[in-house]
Amino acid sequence: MHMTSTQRARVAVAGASGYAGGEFLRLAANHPHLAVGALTAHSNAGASLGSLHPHLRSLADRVLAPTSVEALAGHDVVVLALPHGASGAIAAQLPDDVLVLDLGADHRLTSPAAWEQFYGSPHAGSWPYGLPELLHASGGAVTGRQRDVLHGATRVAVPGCNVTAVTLGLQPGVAAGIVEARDLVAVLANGYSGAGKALKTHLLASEALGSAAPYAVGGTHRHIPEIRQNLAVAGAEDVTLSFTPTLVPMARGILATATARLAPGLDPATAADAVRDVWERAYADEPFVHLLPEGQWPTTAMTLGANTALIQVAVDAAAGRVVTVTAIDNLVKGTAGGAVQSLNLALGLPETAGLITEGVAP
Ligand SMILES: NC(=O)C1=CN([C@@H]2O[C@H](COP(=O)(O)OP(=O)(O)OC[C@H]3O[C@@H](n4cnc5c(N)ncnc54)[C@H](OP(=O)(O)O)[C@@H]3O)[C@@H](O)[C@H]2O)C=CC1
Ligand SMILES: CC(=O)N[C@@H](CCC(=O)OP(=O)(O)O)C(=O)O
Repeated sequence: MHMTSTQRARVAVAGASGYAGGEFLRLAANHPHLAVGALTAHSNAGASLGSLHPHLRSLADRVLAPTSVEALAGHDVVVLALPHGASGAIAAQLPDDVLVLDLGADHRLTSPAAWEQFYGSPHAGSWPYGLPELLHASGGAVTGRQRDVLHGATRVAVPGCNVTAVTLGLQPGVAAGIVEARDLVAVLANGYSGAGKALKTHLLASEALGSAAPYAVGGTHRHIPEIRQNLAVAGAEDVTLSFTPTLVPMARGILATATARLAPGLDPATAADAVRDVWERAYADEPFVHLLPEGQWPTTAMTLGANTALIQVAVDAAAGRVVTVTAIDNLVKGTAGGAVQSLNLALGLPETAGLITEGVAP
């Protein structure tokens, strides 16, 4: 489907009762070219949207249907905001000309072996990857960006939220060949909404409030193969990444600190300007990814509610490493906002339609 400026695409959302589905609906309700159609859920089927997401006022009276191919039929766009493993079977039954965006992981990885290793189930296949800013590079030169692949796409695999933050932070240096992709370290502070709405025993408020807690430590997190895949597209021949997320007592947001060893031949004592120039050039024309002015460091609060990634970069000369810090709202640029951005590209709309760049402060 290619949209004219007065048309509205009808969008169905499966998993509307969850955090990701709810956030997509917040954006869709204010999107000039979308009309919200069927909404579905699993254990909450039969409930009104307003009983689950009271903040979504204009859709409060909508009733959630059980998730089925029949309920999702007859729409221009279908958004799948379902747990891992639940979207493959449904997506396979949707018509080829319907735009389907999968907010879960099922269609992100191109390698069946990597999928099976980290998810432990059969691979559903891979779709065009929904990170428009992903750099395509080889031999130290940028050859394109992922948005070129997304124009007119009818299937989009929306990236993981941690993946978005780490990829955006590191990829300029990888694409330019000025850092060693074989020596990457990322440590993240993560808001609790990233884990979804379903009750999990490690998320008891009494234990979460006032405490920071690492999880998926020791190279086990499912986002590691996805980051490796992205950095390979950005020109890395071999990626070694140590990745450690940490839950911190906030509802939303990711602050990803990712570091990389400077490539041999670059003098850490004098590399700062050249490094900054690489990050500046990578994002100079991006509407949603911004390198902050020198000396200003991103915080998660600056990105809340916005489809923005804020980045800063510095050289730790003594350690010989480039240090990047990236802040995003996990539910916006990390999920639903990124999905809308890809949806806009797929439908031939302005990439920025229905999205804001301003965060909420204080
Ligand atoms: N939260 C985040 O920041 C991000 C989430 N994602 C991905 O988005 C997807 C949704 O995540 P999120 O919204 O956080 O999770 P939630 O737990 O908040 O929501 C899950 C949704 O899926 C439905 N559901 C649960 N089990 C099944 C099932 N067996 N079959 C069909 N539907 C089911 C739920 O319905 P009901 O409530 O009625 O049971 C609910 O609507 C996941 O794949 C997640 O990894 C991606 C990036 C970031
Ligand atoms: C805090 C928290 O648990 N966050 C989730 C990120 C959710 C996400 O990005 O979803 P996908 O699993 O679909 O990629 C995690 O780290 O697994």
